[in-house]
Amino acid sequence: MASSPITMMKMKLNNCSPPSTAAAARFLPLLGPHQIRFRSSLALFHNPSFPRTIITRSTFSSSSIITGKFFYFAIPKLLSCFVFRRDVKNLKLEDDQTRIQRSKMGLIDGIAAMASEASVKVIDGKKVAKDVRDEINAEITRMKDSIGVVPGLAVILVGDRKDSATYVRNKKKACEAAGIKSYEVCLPENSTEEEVLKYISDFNDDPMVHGILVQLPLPSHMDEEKILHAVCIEKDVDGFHPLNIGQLAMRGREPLFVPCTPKGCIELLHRYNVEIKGKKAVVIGRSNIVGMPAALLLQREDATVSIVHSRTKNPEEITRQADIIIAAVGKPNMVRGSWIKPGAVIIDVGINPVEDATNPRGYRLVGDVCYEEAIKVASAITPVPGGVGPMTIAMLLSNTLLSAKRINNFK
Ligand SMILES: Nc1nc(=O)c2c([nH]1)NC[C@@H]1CN(c3ccc(C(=O)N[C@@H](CCC(=O)O)C(=O)O)cc3)C=[N+]21
Repeated sequence: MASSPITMMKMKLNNCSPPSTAAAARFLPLLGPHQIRFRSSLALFHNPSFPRTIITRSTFSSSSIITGKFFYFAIPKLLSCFVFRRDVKNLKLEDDQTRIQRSKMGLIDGIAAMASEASVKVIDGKKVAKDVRDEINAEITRMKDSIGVVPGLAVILVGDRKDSATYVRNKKKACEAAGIKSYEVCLPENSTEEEVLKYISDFNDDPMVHGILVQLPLPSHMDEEKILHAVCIEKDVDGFHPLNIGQLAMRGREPLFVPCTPKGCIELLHRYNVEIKGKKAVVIGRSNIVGMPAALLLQREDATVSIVHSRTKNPEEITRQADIIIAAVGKPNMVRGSWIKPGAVIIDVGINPVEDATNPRGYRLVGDVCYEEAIKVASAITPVPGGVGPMTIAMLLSNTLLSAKRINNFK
């Protein structure tokens, strides 16, 4: 399939292309786009399994698909009813085996590549995060007015990683804006585990502090397991304590806190009315902080969940079956358009810096999903930046408020 003209067309020198496809794309001028479209349309007619009731509302002029001696006036009609069923308000996900099969055969790729990008819903994490923060703000005011308690969040940062320093700064700003008091400790890279444990122990005992976050990753000489275990579960607003994760994994149990990033992903799906129950979900990546808890959460929401990881044999094929994809691997643009079932909803957790000389910072951020390909196939997608990232911080504030309420028995 990699050599089909349709695929080559799709891969044409976009930002997601590895250098090898750039070489392949040199042959493209030999095949005009009209011929490519024509071929894919013909393939549709000649495929007996192609149902008549499909597909999207793209608009194509008939002239764009006239090629050679053939004139298929029926084609524009067919294409114009090609529906990915992307009802914006109530994103209904399709569960349609024939579609997957056609997608596998490469037939749908041609159409998907032509589908109008305007019909993809961009999930605005920044906006939703703002809404969530406003709600938290109101609750914090209510609590302060009623019982005089201000929620407090302690953040421990060890070492001088620039990205970590930025996240911590952003968290602090968000706390202040929401009316949460933040307590920050920055320790040098060469601090000892004991020093970190001492701070954790002090915060555990401090009644002003309702949440404790140890910024990850820790320097390599520290035992992450030991340190995360030291945070008392009642203040574990990151939800990384093994007891909280254990409760998350068990049926009929409730964790005190759910990890912020996965919680943010689910919150986005809820707020965009994406049905999860009964859907096929694929989580790409199995980290303790995102992939694994995200899979557990989706399962709690009654999705059927598969986890794709570095040792998965056929990640593309498995991912292509998903109605909902959560990508959390940390590999820029790893998920290509061909991995995505038409109409799928994509939550892209990756935040990867890639070199970009045109950007004043010298880099720009991209997700784990090749955005420009994905928007042609998916029904909804989170952008990077402005997708999951802001939700992570909003959920941290939400967990801190939850903790302060619980500790003070405030309803
Ligand atoms: N104990 C712990 N808890 C964490 O929650 C935690 C952590 N350690 N270590 C690092 C990761 C990463 N993380 C992010 C939070 C917000 C954005 C965020 O807001 N990103 C913006 C872009 C920011 C920019 O432009 O640089 C966005 O996606 O729009 C990103 C990443 C929390 N983490």
